[in-house]
Amino acid sequence: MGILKADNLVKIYGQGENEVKALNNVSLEIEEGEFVSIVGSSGSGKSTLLNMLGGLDRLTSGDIYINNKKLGDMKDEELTIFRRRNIGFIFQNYNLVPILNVYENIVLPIELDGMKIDEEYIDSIINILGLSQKLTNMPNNLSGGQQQRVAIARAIATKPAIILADEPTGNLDSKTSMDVIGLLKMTSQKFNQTIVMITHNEEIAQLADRIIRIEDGKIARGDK
Ligand SMILES: Nc1ncnc2c1ncn2[C@@H]1O[C@H](COP(=O)(O)OP(=O)(O)OP(=O)(O)O)[C@@H](O)[C@H]1O
Repeated sequence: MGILKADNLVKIYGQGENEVKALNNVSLEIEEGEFVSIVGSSGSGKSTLLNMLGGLDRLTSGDIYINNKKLGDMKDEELTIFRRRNIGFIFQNYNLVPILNVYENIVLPIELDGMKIDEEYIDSIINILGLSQKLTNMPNNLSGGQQQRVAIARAIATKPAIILADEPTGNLDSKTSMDVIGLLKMTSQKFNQTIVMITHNEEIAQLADRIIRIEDGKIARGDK
C-alpha cells in the first residue's frame, strides 16, 4: 500500500439548496517519495482534497490512510499530534510567525512537539535552501521567495512523511517559483519525502512525477 491512500472521498459543504459536493468519490494512492501535482480550475475541489488528505477537516464519507493509519479513526487531539509528526504544510501566504526569526520559525514545529532538534539535519536543510546567511533575519525583511524557502524548511523540519503544499508559488514570479519548487524537489528527493502540491501553473505542475487533474470534485486524469 502507498504511503497515502484515499478511498471514495466525499465532502459536502452546506445543506439543502446551499449544498455543494466539493469532492465526489475521489480515490487515489501515492507512493513513498513520489511528487504529485494537483491541477484543476478554480472551485474544482483541489484545496478541499488537500485539506482532507492533511486531516485539517473531516470527510462526509470515505477513508484516508497515511502510513496505514486511518485518519477518520482518530479523535481530534490524536489527529493534531499525528498531523504535526507526519505532515508538513506549505501555504501560498507562507504563514511564518512574524515575531520569530528565520531559525526560530524553522525549528518551531519541533519545539512545539517537545522533540530534540536534529542539528545536522536542520543544517543540511538550511544549506540546501540557501538560508544560512538569513537565520537571524525577521520574516518581514525577506523577499517572497526567501519567505517561502523558510516555510519549506519549517515544513520538512520534523522529517514528515508527507508534504502538502497549497499553491506554494501563488505569490511568486515565475523564475522564483521554478527555483523554489526545484529546491523543494531536491530536498524531498534527498530525504525521500512525498509531496502533494496544488498549482495553477502548468510549468510548475510538470516538475512533478505525476499530475492529477480534478474537475467538478472528481479525478479527470491521473497521469502526465
Ligand atoms: N467551507 C466551505 N463552505 C462551503 N463551500 C465551500 C467551502 N470550501 C469550499 N467550498 C466550495 O467547494 C467547492 C470546491 O472548493 P475548493 O476551494 O476545494 O476548490 P479549489 O479547486 O481549491 O479552488 P481554487 O483554485 O479557486 O482555490 C467550491 O464550489 C467552493 O465554493
